[in-house]
Amino acid sequence: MASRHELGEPVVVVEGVEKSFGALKVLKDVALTVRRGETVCIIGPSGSGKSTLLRCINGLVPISKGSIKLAGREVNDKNLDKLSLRRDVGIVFQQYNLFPHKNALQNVMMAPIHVLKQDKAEVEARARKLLAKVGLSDKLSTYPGELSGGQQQRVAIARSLAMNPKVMLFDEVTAALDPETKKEVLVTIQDLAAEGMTCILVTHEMGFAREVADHVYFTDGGLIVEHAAPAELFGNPREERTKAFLDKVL
Ligand SMILES: Nc1ncnc2c1ncn2[C@@H]1O[C@H](COP(=O)(O)OP(=O)(O)OP(=O)(O)O)[C@@H](O)[C@H]1O
Repeated sequence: MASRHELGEPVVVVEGVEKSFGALKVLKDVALTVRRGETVCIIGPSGSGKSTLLRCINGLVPISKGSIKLAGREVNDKNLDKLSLRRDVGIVFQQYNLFPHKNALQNVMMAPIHVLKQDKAEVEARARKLLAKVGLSDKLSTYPGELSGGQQQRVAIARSLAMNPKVMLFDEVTAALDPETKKEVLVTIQDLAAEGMTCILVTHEMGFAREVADHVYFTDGGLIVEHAAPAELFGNPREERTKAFLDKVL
């Protein structure tokens, strides 16, 4: 998929990033660049620091050393307006975290109205379009408890898109889903990627990474062991650690 469309300027630039939780070094000298329109997948064994890296990129977790730039601005700059950072980076987790007492449409409308103070009629029109985009036009008035896991996850994606982010981060968003609903969510993300949304996914879905990603990073023990276009990384990995991991999961 690498030639799907032209890639633009760097949106996310991670350089020399280290992160420790107490004595535990979780990220060690991590570097990664994601350009506008690019889809990047991060794969690797459990505990290798993948989720931590995503949380550092959106400023949820402060880094111990190095630099993370988002659209040219340093994420860990104390003077950076956190609200504008939250706007620029959409993040979707394995747990959907929808508001249980709000229906699908209201869930998507909440942040633009209450955080961004946007006009309600315009927000609603956009929310309807976003729910249509994720295939949920018939579920606007449905509450999370009455939606399947895959449908809830798609509402969560629409809710993130409502903030009009520059990049979308997906943290193992299909890990809790059964194969059929997993597919619906992956197709939604694939459509977004094809439209040119910049996406970074932490995923155990090797088929998806191989088919949809422009670039794949393999992490192990807090290090980026190697990164390459998917055909190369999956077809001809250079490092023993990558080979051993792929032998186990493929
Ligand atoms: N807030 C925290 N406090 C202390 N340790 C943490 C914290 N968050 C993560 N860790 C530790 O950091 C390491 C990396 O965790 P992380 O969730 O980033 O790995 P991962 O590669 O995403 O794993 P998985 O694929 O299992 O989700 C783990 O050893 C984890 O226990």
